[in-house]
Amino acid sequence: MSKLVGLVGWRGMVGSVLMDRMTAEGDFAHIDPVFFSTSNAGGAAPAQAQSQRTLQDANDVAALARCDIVLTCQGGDYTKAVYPRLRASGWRGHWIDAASALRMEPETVIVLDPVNEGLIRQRLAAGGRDWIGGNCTNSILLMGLCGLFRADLVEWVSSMTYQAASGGGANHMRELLQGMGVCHAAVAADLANPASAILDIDRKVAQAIRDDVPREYFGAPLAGGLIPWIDAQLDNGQSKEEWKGQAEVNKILGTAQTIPVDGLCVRIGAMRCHSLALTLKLKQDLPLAEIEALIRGGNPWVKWVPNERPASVAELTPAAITGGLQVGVGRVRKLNMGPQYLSAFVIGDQLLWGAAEPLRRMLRILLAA
Ligand SMILES: NC(=O)C1=CN([C@@H]2O[C@H](COP(=O)(O)OP(=O)(O)OC[C@H]3O[C@@H](n4cnc5c(N)ncnc54)[C@H](OP(=O)(O)O)[C@@H]3O)[C@@H](O)[C@H]2O)C=CC1
Ligand SMILES: N[C@@H](CC(=O)OP(=O)(O)O)C(=O)O
Repeated sequence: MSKLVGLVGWRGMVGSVLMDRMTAEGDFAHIDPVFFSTSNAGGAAPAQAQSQRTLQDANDVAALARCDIVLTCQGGDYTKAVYPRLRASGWRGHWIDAASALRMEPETVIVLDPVNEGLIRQRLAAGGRDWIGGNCTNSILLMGLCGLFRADLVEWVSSMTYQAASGGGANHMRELLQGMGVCHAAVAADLANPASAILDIDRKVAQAIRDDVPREYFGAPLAGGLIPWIDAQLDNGQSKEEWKGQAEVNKILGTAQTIPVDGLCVRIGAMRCHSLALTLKLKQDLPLAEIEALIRGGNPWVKWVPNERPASVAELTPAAITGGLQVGVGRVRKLNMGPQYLSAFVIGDQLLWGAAEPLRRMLRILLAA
């Protein structure tokens, strides 16, 4: 008999990407899904429903407890409100979660199976029941460069990020596009006239960015600019997003000795691709050909891009990467700082490997166990 899998948050942005991937990979043939809602219990479940065709109440612990597995993309507030009550009720099923709320709890694994399948299986054999998706930036970093980490070559990483609007959510993506429209509208007539002065155009756009570009969700104008802070401020001067780098990368890898990971996280006007410009200090001076072979061999989703201008501008961009599972890795070269210092640029779709895909794959691991 198919396992009952409770799906919470399935119609949100991350949840919709998950549903698409589950449909594409035929996952629904292996489960009996139970669809939950925080807003429409009793309503009609989506077409993938099988034995249970109405939406269940996502806050009803007894209904959740009937599931063998609960997979949630509903967010951290939901997790904090429901998970403790569900476990307190005696439920011993598997909990798979996109939210950060439980990531650093000692009994949870941050799941990214192409990178840490060994750790996942070890925990599973030991009775582990909590499987949490990683922060998008960290999952993309590790998907791109796990070959170097696996070879124990990385002494430290400095990570400067370029993070897409989707990391904030659907409303943030809308706000970015509205802002782009405001910038264009401010100078549409001037742009139509080839004789108009570019500095006049620039002045009008700068004023539109300062005064008219919406900032309700981002708190600052993003269209035509960037925002050099993501998430909450910590006492040590890091942003919470920056703090997650070292904490999560080391937990995902299960390192015995912490690999320092730090840098600045910046929001830019891309839609759903996160990029990272990395400086790595390697433990050894290896030839570039060996480094390339290790990176390429990291996992089947690495898209190696040679450090050449035409390939980099064509293939290492959000336009080339968005909507797909490949993680681009390029701009790899030795830096002036010394032969052990390496640059790399990594780019991935933050709703796929950054959010939905590791959860979907964890579900398949549990179904096969
Ligand atoms: N955004 C990201 O990049 C990442 C997000 N995450 C995690 O995933 C969680 C969910 O994120 P995200 O998918 O962006 O959140 P969304 O805001 O898109 O969806 C969350 C929930 O909001 C409810 N909702 C209310 N109005 C709507 C609407 N018009 N359309 C769709 N859903 C609606 C739905 O619940 P209901 O059906 O019950 O009403 C839905 O499940 C985050 O809180 C975070 O913890 C993790 C990694 C990356
Ligand atoms: N904070 C990330 C998105 C996200 O949801 O991260 P987390 O899953 O760690 O809360 C971003 O803004 O790009």
